[in-house]
Amino acid sequence: MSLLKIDSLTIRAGGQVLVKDVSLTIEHGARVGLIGESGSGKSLTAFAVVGLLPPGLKAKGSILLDGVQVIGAADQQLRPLRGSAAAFVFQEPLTALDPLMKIGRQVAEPIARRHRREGRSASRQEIAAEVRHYLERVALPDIDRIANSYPFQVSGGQRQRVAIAMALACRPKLLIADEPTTALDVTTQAEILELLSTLVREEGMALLFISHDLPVVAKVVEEVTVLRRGEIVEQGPVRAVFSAPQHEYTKMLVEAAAAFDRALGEPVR
Ligand SMILES: Nc1ncnc2c1ncn2[C@@H]1O[C@H](COP(=O)(O)OP(=O)(O)OP(=O)(O)O)[C@@H](O)[C@H]1O
Repeated sequence: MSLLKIDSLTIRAGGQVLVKDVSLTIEHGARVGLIGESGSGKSLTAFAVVGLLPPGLKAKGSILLDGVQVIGAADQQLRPLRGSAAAFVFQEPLTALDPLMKIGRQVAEPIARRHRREGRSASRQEIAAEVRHYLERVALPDIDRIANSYPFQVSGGQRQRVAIAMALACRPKLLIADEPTTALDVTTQAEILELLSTLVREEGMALLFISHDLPVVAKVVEEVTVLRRGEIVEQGPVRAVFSAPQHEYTKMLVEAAAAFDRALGEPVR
């Protein structure tokens, strides 16, 4: 059984259709990209996967996440899926982090939640050891200082590493990364991409990587779905889509990325 199977997902706000007839499958351990310009419906599709659409929006179709039908399910039924079946990393790490809580305590929360979910009670020491493990896993330096810091006391790249550590601590089967590098400078962006790519492979998680940035997506995924104005315009293996785009919109994205690469290769005037 696929880890995630979205069939004919349509999302409406009143009479307005925001996402139309989207179908997408993610197998266990697969890395899939969802790309498209701003407002194309990427984030709404991702939120629908865990039943967290903003109030007033209605989803139709079918979303099977780890064998559970998400559409129409009660929140109570979906809560156990959040974190264990799918966990999120967002563009702006401060979204995930509480500004008033030290980082160590924040990472401890999903760990303690997971233990409760699994019906085990973990001691403080066990949890503290796990906090260290996950902070090490995301290659943070000086773990004691970072665990004892508030989010504003560490860099943007380090905050994103903390947010990734919190997602990992849930041990999700699917990691949904929504523009995880967009808010970062280019060097940090490359480091976070490398980290995500390594972690997903090593932990055996599946990845849904959302971005408007084609070259970024190409670095981390195997399959890609291209959305435009809420509809799929192209879908397939990342190499095939990028080397021979079929749809005008995808051709334009590929050409824009190629032009950017060429510009980078030219001397700065
Ligand atoms: N709560 C809401 N009510 C009405 N319309 C909404 C709501 N949330 C999002 N939309 C609209 O739905 C469309 C898709 O939004 P979505 O956030 O999924 O786009 P996106 O592709 O993720 O864009 P971005 O890259 O800018 O995050 C947009 O036109 C957006 O304005």
